[in-house]
Amino acid sequence: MDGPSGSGKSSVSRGVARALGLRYLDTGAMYRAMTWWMLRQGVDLADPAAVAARCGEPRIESGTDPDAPTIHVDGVDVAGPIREAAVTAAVSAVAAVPEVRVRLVALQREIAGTGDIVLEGRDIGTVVCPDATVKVYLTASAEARARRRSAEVAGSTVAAQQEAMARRDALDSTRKTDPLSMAAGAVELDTTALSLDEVIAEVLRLVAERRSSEGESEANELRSGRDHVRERT
Ligand SMILES: Nc1ncnc2c1ncn2[C@@H]1O[C@H](COP(=O)(O)OP(=O)(O)O)[C@@H](O)[C@H]1O
Ligand SMILES: Nc1ccn([C@H]2C[C@H](O)[C@@H](COP(=O)(O)OP(=O)(O)O)O2)c(=O)n1
Repeated sequence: MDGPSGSGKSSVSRGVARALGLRYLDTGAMYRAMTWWMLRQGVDLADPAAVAARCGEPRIESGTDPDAPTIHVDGVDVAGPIREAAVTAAVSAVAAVPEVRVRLVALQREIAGTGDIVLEGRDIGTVVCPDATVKVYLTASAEARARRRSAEVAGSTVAAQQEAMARRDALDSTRKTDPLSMAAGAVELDTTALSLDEVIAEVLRLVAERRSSEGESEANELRSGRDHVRERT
């Protein structure tokens, strides 16, 4: 599940994972955890070489229960601190450092293993899991995304949120491999006019459709395998 901030990735991914009995991984939380650690260490985030030199140090652990996802850095629960404004303002710079991405993508692939999981982020369909069974790219109008985010943050206005999100989207999409680009084979879902439940239902429908077409092609392969055996005997 990929898409920009406020498109609904976390809520939709958790809902889908819950409905299908799958695990869930918020990869954005891992970039935020790395950023939290860098800030705490006093690393100069304007210096990519300094970030690259230290990014192998923190131990980042993600719990993948969709009902209670967790995130720890060196054993410290950072679920609250990684949502603070200082981390949000700095995360794009940290996420732009190639060495950070290499390390976190490797961790994400390790957690994803052979499947049974919903991953959400910016580069899941393009980089982390290009062979995913279902790839969804969520979008929503800038206004709807800002409205959703400002409803979560006490004292914030829709206009201020919209401006902050536009700034982060721009920073997140100016890299060599644009993490906001859509993966080949991804289905784009505009959630502007849909409720959360409607979006989850639509993704579940896509999963069912993909699974049944995979089942059919496996059955065809089995049939052709049997045909092949018959031909040879
Ligand atoms: N389709 C939707 N309609 C209304 N609100 C939504 C919808 N999808 C998500 N939300 C709400 O918008 C906020 C941001 O969603 P979230 O899942 O955190 O987005 P993202 O992970 O893409 O940043 C949450 O409060 C969520 O409940
Ligand atoms: N797979 C990912 C996930 C997140 N990022 C970056 C881009 C985002 O600005 C930050 C934080 O991601 P997060 O999903 O927590 O952000 P929002 O929920 O959209 O506010 O990390 C990334 O580069 N690649």
